[in-house]
Amino acid sequence: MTEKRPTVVFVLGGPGCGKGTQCANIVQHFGFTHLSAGDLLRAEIKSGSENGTMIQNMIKEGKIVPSEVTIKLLQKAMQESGNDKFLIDGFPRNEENRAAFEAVTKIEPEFVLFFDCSEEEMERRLLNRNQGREDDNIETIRKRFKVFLESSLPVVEYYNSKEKVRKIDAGKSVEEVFEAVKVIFTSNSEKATV
Ligand SMILES: Nc1ncnc2c1ncn2[C@@H]1O[C@H](COP(=O)(O)OP(=O)(O)O)[C@@H](O)[C@H]1O
Ligand SMILES: Nc1ccn([C@@H]2O[C@H](COP(=O)(O)OP(=O)(O)O)[C@@H](O)[C@H]2O)c(=O)n1
Repeated sequence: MTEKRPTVVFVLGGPGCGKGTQCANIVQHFGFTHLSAGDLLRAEIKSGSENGTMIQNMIKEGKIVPSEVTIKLLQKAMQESGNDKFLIDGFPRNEENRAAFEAVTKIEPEFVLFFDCSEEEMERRLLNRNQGREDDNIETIRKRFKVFLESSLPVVEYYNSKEKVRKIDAGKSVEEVFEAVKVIFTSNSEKATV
C-alpha cells in the first residue's frame, strides 16, 4: 500500500511582497497549515539551538541557510501539524533548497504561488513592517533583493517551465491580492475533486 503524500503549495516572491500576510488569509479559507521557512529559522535561533548563531549571521547578511537545516525544520513542523495540506512560504529559495527538498521528501508542489511586486514597493513595506526584525534595515534589504534576483527567481523560472507557477500582481491592496489568490485556490480545488 502506498502512503498518500501531503499536498504542498510553495509560496514565493521577493522580501516583503506579502507572502506571510496572504498565507494567513489562505489558512482561514482553505484549511492549509502555513509553514514559513523564515519563521522556523527565527524560532530555531530563539530556542538556543547549536545552529542558532550560524542562522542568525546568515539572516543578518540576507544569505540562504543550508538546505539541510531548513528542510529538517520543515519536516518536523509537517509531522507535528497533523494536517496534510501545507503552504510552504519562503522556500525553496535557491536551486539547492529545491533539489534537496525534492530528494529528501519526494514531494513535488501542487503549484507555486508567485507574488510579483516591484522592489520599490517591497522596500517601502519592509521599512514599515515594524516587527523588530534584524534584517529589515536598508543595508540588509538591498542584499536580500540581490539574493532574490540571483538565487530565488531561477527557482520560479524552473517551476514556470513545468507550468506550475500561478503569478499574482502583489502590488495591489491586501484585499485585491487576496481576491486573485482565492480564484487560484478555488479553481485548483475544483480540479482536484473532478
Ligand atoms: N498588499 C499589501 N499592501 C500594503 N502592505 C502590505 C500588503 N501585503 C502586506 N503588506 C505589509 O507589508 C509588510 C510585509 O508583508 P509580509 O506579509 O510580512 O511579507 P513577506 O512575508 O513576503 O516578507 C507587512 O508589514 C504587511 O503588513
Ligand atoms: N528558505 C529560506 C528562507 C529564509 N531564509 C533566511 O531567512 C531570511 C528571512 O526570510 P523570510 O522568508 O522570513 O522573509 P522575507 O525576506 O521574505 O521578508 C532570509 O533572508 C534568509 O536569510 C533562508 O535562509 N532560507
